[in-house]
Amino acid sequence: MVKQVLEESETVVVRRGLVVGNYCHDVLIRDDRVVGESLGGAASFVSNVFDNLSIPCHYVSKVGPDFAYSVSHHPISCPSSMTTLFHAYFTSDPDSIGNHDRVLKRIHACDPITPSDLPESQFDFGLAVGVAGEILPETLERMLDICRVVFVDIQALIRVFDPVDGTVKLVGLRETGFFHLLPRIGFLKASAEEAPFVDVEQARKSCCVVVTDGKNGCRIFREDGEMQILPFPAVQVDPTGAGDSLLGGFVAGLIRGLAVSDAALLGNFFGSLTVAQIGVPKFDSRLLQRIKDELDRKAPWTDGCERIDDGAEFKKSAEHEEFQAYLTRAAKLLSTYHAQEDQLDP
Ligand SMILES: Nc1ncnc2c1ncn2[C@@H]1O[C@H](COP(=O)(O)OP(=O)(O)O)[C@@H](O)[C@H]1O
Ligand SMILES: O=P([O-])([O-])O[C@@H]1[C@@H](O)[C@H](O)[C@@H](O)[C@H](O)[C@@H]1O
Repeated sequence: MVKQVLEESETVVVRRGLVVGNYCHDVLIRDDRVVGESLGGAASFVSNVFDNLSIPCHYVSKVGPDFAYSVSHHPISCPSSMTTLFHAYFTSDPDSIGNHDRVLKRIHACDPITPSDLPESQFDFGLAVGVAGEILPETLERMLDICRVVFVDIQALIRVFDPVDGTVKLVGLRETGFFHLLPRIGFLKASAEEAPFVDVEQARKSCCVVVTDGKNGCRIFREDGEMQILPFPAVQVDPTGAGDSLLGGFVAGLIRGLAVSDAALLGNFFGSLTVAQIGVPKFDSRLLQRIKDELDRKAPWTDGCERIDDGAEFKKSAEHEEFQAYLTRAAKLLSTYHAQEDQLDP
């Protein structure tokens, strides 16, 4: 952990994190028409939330020489590999793709991230957020060795890719080379579609499991209980990255000392902001300031992160409803700002 001395009497404890996962390029295709192209990869959505909330992290991500984005955390450039590329297929008729949100195809995969790509330091927390199979079992093992607590997006562990057209399929965690590491994982995030591949009942015995469920919010499972965390309303334009932003908001909340239930609300909040835009979302600065002010009020930095793995009773915090109302008001204010801007500039 880094201690930043501000004044003699005031020391701010800044927790240091490690985020591991490749950036990628996403092409969104609706009804056979390209409707958007953007920077993607869970690491880019997570860094967007972390940077906006001033959560300092070291990022390990690989791209090829074709990588065309300017990002705040420079990736490792691999001269002989293409940047990971996904085609995401959406349809106006969800039944035609078996009721899935989308069908993902991995068109190119950049080099995997190996243990030797990780820094030789210790971290307060780590996020394993691969998208295209780039995190190897030995890489996750190394993360578990050097990070005090590790958050894992299950998509990093259970995705397999059709050898012909790259279609993403899922396999049971038990069938992967990661299963033996489950008892060492602190937090596991899965979407409702991925959850059946995890065996949540087994996983919750050793870690905290967050199952996201689109417009219904998310549910948190621990050995000592479970709870539903309500969503925030959103007009969905593109669901890409909602789960990643949720994870970013959730981890940021925990790092800032929020209870698990309140951190999950913050996660839902960033998930809802993400579906309203194509690609990595741009957050309104006034909205961010309100969030930061509230975080400072609820949990000053000096308390940061103590709740990540403590043995506190698993229930909604006493301030949960108040925090939910605060975030709801902040979201409404954002709509008001937008309506006013539309009036000024129709
Ligand atoms: N239509 C929506 N309206 C409001 N919030 C949403 C919506 N879709 C997603 N979210 C938020 O984003 C989170 C992650 O979305 P989800 O679709 O479950 O994950 P993924 O992007 O991994 O498939 C949800 O738990 C919820 O908090
Ligand atoms: O939508 P989501 O599941 O949160 O996360 C997405 C990944 O599943 C996808 O592989 C990647 O291309 C997107 O950029 C995004 O990271």
